[in-house]
Amino acid sequence: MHPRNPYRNPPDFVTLAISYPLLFPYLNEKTKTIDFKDGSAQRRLTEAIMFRDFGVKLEIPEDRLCPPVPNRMNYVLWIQDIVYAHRDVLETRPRRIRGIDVGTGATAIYPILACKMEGTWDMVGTEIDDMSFTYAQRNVASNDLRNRIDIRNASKEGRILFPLEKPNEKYDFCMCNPPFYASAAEVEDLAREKELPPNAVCTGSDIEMIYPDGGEAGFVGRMVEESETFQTRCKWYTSMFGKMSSVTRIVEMLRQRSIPNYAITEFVQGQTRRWAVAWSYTDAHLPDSAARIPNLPPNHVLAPFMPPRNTLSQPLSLTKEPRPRFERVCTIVSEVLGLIDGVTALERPESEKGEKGVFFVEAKANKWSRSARRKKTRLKDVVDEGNSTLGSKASETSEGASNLSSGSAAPALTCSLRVRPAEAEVVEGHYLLEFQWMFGRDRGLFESFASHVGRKVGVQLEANTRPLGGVA
Ligand SMILES: C[S@@+](CC[C@H](N)C(=O)[O-])C[C@H]1O[C@@H](n2cnc3c(N)ncnc32)[C@H](O)[C@@H]1O
Repeated sequence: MHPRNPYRNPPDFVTLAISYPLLFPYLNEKTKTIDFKDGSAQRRLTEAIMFRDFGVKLEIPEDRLCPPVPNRMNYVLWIQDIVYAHRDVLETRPRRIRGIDVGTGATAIYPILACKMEGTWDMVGTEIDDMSFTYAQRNVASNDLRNRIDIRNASKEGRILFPLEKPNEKYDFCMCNPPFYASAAEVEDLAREKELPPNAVCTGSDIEMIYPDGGEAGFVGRMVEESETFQTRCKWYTSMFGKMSSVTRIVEMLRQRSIPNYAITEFVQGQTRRWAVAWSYTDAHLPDSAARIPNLPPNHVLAPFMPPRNTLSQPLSLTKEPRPRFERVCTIVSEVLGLIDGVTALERPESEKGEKGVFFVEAKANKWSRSARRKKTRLKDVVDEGNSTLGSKASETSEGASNLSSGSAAPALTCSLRVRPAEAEVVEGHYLLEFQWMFGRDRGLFESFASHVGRKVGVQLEANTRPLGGVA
């Protein structure tokens, strides 16, 4: 489950039923839980959670999918991670975020959750099934969300991503819980393969569950094709998957089409596992915490499909005593950054998250390679002169990190650099420099910058530290 998911632990059904009494008749007297194989009990549970936690009154038809809130919440939280990955650098003031939910279903669960969780988000929900479309519109209207959620009718002949056809409509993300199966036979085969009956009944109708042109991989494959036309009109295209094999097929498709900027995540809830893939035509890169499944064993089926790392850690393995204090490391980092030609660095004000030692860095071009460096005065000489370039640069751009670029040309590289005390069991040495690639086309540039800064900071720290047991 997502670490911010408030439903990590099962709810107390009795307390929930007190807030939403229609749930009471479905509580088992002994266990005080509901029977998840009972469709009506499931519907009351979803209604109860949405009512108690979001003040939303949902109308859920009997013969359409009943969305489990904890599972849907996982996906919205991941979308939050994606949308806010670059907020610290880009946003000088809050702006409205726009998203599309493809196949929103009768409850319009994703748009309603997203808009209730985020006051500055607006959503378009698309739906092809007339009955779900009518219910979705009703659920949006009865919760007074018509000015923020627009439910649009999709057609079989039209594009899945048709809201992007309007050139003046730009979106931050699209999300999708696609029809999973390719045929009714596949639904039956999979149920038989599982041997045991599913622990929760599925109330989905054929139109919700089946996409005859290849199931979920076919559906999202079409989204990938269409996204090639729309490119950056939507910043992040995403979809959820019920089968791991679909994830690998979509990643193969992205690679074949030279779309290198993508992310994979996994949602685990009890015995249910789901995956999601995001891809983008922008040069914005996500932190590994959002772009890669953590702690994946190397022999895992998905391991070869993971995107390359956007978060690089450089350990500072300091051999001399005394170990430098955290503030000293931050000073050296700021001095090293300030001395690289064409690099602008700004230390984030400590107050923001109570965190020190976080720098936002922009580089116009590679000025740190060996040949470029040969032209420069030696670092040590300049540091000895007490030059602290970063300080003066920071004061020039004190309005915020989004003003990092002073020139007109777009930077070739934007990244953050975080000084972190290293945990002894993770790495020998006391500090880590954690580089987070945020913007840029050239991955090599980012990697060489991280290794250059890591090396320089290490050398400077050793040079400024008294040798073990020796004279200062
Ligand atoms: C698995 S259901 C997901 C419903 C809802 N989003 C949820 O998570 O509970 C898939 C939905 O996609 C809809 N759908 C299928 N093809 C579509 C298309 N081309 N455009 C829009 N919606 C579509 C189905 O009618 C169904 O409501």
